[in-house]
Amino acid sequence: MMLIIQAKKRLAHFTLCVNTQLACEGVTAVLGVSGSGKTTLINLINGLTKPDQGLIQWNNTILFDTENSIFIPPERRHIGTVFQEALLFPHYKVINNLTYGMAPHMQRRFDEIIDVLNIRNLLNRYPAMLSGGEKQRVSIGRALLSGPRFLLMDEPLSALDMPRKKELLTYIQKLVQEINIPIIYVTHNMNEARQIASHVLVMNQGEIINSGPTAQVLESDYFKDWL
Ligand SMILES: Nc1ncnc2c1ncn2[C@@H]1O[C@H](COP(=O)(O)OP(=O)(O)OP(=O)(O)O)[C@@H](O)[C@H]1O
Repeated sequence: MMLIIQAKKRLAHFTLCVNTQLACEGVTAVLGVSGSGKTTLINLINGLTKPDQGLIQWNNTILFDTENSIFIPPERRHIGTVFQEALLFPHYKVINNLTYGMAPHMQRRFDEIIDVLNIRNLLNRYPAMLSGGEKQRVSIGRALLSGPRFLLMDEPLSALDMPRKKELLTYIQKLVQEINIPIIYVTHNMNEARQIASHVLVMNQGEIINSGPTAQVLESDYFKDWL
């Protein structure tokens, strides 16, 4: 599985310029300080932001290509995104939030997914009756049930307290082992990246300044003063 991202995007005083190919096996962490362009990169991949110029391709499927005027809209990219805060429909019970955008072929995996995420006991509750960690687990379930090619997670732990961060990270690790889906995981936390990712891509001022196997990248001089 291969994600090609060649993209330029100018946003007022910030320019993102990346040219990379991600093998997308297991979890790839996108690591960088605040303002380095991580969310901008994620939004170029899922189509919420349109590059000024470039090519975004998943295996043989072209999602964006300026040369051939191709722009597949977000809803047709089949990419699941989990945001910093869970965005659930407040007037729907968990079960209806989960089935709202469910792909027909994912129906048979419903039980497996809710068991991995341990949300079976929440199905009849409304989002207001859930903790932050539970809401994020439901968001992940909803994203998976839409039948995505891969998952983008944009700092999914950031709204949680420390014990819940640890708990959700454990669920995400379980997901990686039990549900075979590539994940691109944005974080500014080295330890999270170390714990969860097999590969890391480092962003700084809108550019990818390093990428490779996690241990190798995190040992580089760039991270010396992050500890
Ligand atoms: N719509 C926009 N218009 C103008 N500038 C923007 C816009 N969106 C983001 N930026 C700027 O682009 C830069 C990168 O933002 P981005 O959100 O991608 O960074 P980030 O690495 O995800 O940061 P954080 O970790 O704080 O979420 C920032 O300087 C931000 O102010």
